[in-house]
Amino acid sequence: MQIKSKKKIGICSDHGGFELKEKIVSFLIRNNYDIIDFGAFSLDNTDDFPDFVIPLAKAVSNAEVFRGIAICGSGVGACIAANKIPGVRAALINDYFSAHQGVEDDDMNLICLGGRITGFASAEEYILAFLKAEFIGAERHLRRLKKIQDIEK
Ligand SMILES: O=P(O)(O)OC[C@H]1O[C@@H](O)[C@H](O)[C@@H]1O
Repeated sequence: MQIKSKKKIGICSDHGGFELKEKIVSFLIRNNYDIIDFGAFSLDNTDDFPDFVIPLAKAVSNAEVFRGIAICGSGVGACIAANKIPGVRAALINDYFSAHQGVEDDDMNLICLGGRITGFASAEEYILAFLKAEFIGAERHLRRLKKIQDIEK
């Protein structure tokens, strides 16, 4: 496994999340994050979120990036696709508490946002909470995580 800087973050969107992604990329760069953008790179209303989410999820899984952010229209499709990749623990985030608690208790490593649901100010809050949170790793957390990892083998 590669050594990963906690500042190295992957991001992607389809057309439903494109506008929000562009704002978030600028926001993260301003906050000294090192961003790998997995597309989309232009607004194309016929593109398909798995084409961007799967490469991002693989980069999270193989530690090319520390954590990932995937944005589609609702965040639902992105979440379904991302969780197909072993080692990815993705969740659709629509509140501040889950943005950090999902990492603290469940070691979430990829968040999904809805570009048609979540405004930029809320997205900023959720993303910073997600990126700054750390897995607590208590015995019960590790026990639950192992039960998930066991079915990925
Ligand atoms: O713009 P259309 O194609 O109608 O809807 C795409 C959105 O529908 C869901 O699958 C995803 O959230 C995606 O962003």
